[in-house]
Amino acid sequence: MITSEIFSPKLYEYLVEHSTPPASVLQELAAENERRHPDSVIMQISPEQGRFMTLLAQLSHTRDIIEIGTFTGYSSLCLALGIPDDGTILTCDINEEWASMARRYWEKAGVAHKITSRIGPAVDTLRALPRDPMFDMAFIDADKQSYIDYWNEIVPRIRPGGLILADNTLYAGEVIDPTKTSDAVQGIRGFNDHALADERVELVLLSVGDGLTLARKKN
Ligand SMILES: C[S@@+](CC[C@H](N)C(=O)[O-])C[C@H]1O[C@@H](n2cnc3c(N)ncnc32)[C@H](O)[C@@H]1O
Repeated sequence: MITSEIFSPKLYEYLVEHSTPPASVLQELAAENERRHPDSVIMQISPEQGRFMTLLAQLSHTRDIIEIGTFTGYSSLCLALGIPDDGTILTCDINEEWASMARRYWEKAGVAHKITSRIGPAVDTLRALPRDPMFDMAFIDADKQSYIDYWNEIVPRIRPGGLILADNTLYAGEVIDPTKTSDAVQGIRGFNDHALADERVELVLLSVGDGLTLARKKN
């Protein structure tokens, strides 16, 4: 989990302590990640971002979601807890081992019936879907170089009024540091400009987690 550099560690701690804590099943999932995937757990969204996404799904009456980047299922579980019992999430990843851990926790939380996991390059999964508005929400959180490709495939498939969330859009502050030139940060910079220029949406870049862009497709 990467969090915003805008907050001092103390203020961040306060912010987390003054948000409703994650459900116990999410805490268990996070603890297993800390134990089994200490080098990769940084990829999991933060607890307050998870709560924000659950609330956002509830507030927007979202039913059908596409997620790009499952990892071990923390963010999909947060979203699944915010949609109705007949809601759906299609979540994409290339790593079957991580997805199988995710499925275990979705079962435990009683939301597995809402979630379909698709293994393979997400851009192929997206292109294989009908180009019809079929989702109320998208969450983009995979390889940063491909964010523009994901965006271009997702926007036509979002219903009018639907939401697109993109994670890590401040990239630990590297977006404004010209000495940082990794493919990932360049991917994020390109994406931030691309999404802002897209007249089909209105958006805000929030200082939630590592930067979370929230876009709404116009009616
Ligand atoms: C930041 S993690 C996702 C974290 C997850 N949303 C969470 O909160 O736990 C990014 C994920 O994207 C996956 N990924 C990387 N490249 C991909 C690709 N081309 N297609 C689909 N998934 C990909 C990785 O395997 C990894 O699990």
